[in-house]
Amino acid sequence: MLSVKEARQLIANQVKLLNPIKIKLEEASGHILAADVFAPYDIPSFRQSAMDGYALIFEDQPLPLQLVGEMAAGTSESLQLSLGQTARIFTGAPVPEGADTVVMQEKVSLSAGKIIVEDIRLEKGSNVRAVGSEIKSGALAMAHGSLLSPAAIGFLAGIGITAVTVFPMPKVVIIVTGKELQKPGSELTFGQIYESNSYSLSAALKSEGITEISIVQADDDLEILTRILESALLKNDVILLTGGVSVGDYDFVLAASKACNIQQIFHKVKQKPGKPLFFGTKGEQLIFGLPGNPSSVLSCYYNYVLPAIKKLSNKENSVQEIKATLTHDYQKPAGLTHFLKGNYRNGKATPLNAQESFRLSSFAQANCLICLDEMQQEFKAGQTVDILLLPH
Ligand SMILES: Nc1nc2c(c(=O)[nH]1)N[C@H]1C(S)=C(S)[C@@H](COP(=O)(O)OP(=O)(O)OC[C@H]3O[C@@H](n4cnc5c(N)ncnc54)[C@H](O)[C@@H]3O)O[C@H]1N2
Ligand code: MOO
Repeated sequence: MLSVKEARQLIANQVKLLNPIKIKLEEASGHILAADVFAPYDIPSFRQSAMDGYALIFEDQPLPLQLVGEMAAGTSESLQLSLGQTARIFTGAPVPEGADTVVMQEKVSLSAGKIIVEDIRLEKGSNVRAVGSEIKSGALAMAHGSLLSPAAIGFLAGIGITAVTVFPMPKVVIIVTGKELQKPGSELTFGQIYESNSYSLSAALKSEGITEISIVQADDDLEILTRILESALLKNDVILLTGGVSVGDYDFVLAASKACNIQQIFHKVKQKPGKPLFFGTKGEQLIFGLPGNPSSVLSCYYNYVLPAIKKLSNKENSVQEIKATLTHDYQKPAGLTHFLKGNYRNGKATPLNAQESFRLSSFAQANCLICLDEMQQEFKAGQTVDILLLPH
């Protein structure tokens, strides 16, 4: 059976970047640029006032200056100042021809249509934004590989960009298997449980900015599952199956994968929860068979699925692996890496109660997974361990 490290590596080896696409800027938040963006214009494209005040010719003052006009933001009119003249001006407005400086209105005295400047710190060029002072036409605005954060989207909009070439987010399908699954909202009959895996997985995917998510429920039937899987493979980059990967008579994920010509990369990892994890590929498509217990699903998602999904879109893994000090003793048998739902604070990690993989109550409170080494059995309070910090 594979170690956690080996399984992670085998997955990483299979993940190729998705082909770049051009999308509207307003849909690009959270994506990584796949091509450089160059400024199409000088920005600002005209000399702009940075303050509400008066535009003037610096050499002119401290003489009283004659008020000859007004420039408001958005005006399309131009104005020419001559020596001895000033114009009322507002933030963002074009600076009149001839003027080279703007004085804040708080720093002047005004009487009988004339102003006297009372700003000892005023310099030539004060409060005037030069043409191209944000960026010059043709200059590199953002390089490929940059993350399109909200600020980046605003910056690009501000320089007149409307579309960008990015690495797309993957299209993901979640196939939940199990005859016992009932949608929350309907009454449970004997033997049924509420289906929760599609809820936790799609919430996790949505928080990564993935929007193309579909959910399908499959009965424990090889023919039905094969048909669903075949159709999912026609239109998705990532296929997440939950349940049906163990050794029971109704576990059909492996057989359906085989019937769909999915190449098995591995089945089973030395870990708890999530030991029966399946991973396969078809061309560049990634197929994860996540062990059905809700806590195993999420533990495998953060350990294996999320890093792969990030890599498809050329993004950095958002699950950080750091060191922490255990607050309590813990014991486990040797042989499997254990991922404990934990709480991390100020360098210390506390295992939570309710670690069983059918339960999610502790996962719902957890902000980390505490990784306990495969071979080690005894863990002491104060000992340093690895933890995975879960993204918010
Ligand atoms: N004889 C053995 N039995 C089991 C082994 C084993 O090694 N030998 N491994 C156990 C482990 S570990 C796990 S994990 C599970 C994984 O089994 P499956 O992936 O086949 O999952 P299922 O049997 O279909 O379901 C497991 C459990 O989770 C519930 N479930 C399934 N889907 C959902 C869903 N969408 N929402 C909420 N809950 C779900 C399901 O009802 C079961 O209780 O196998 C062990 N058995
Ligand atoms: O390893 Mo299973 O994932 O115990 O529930």
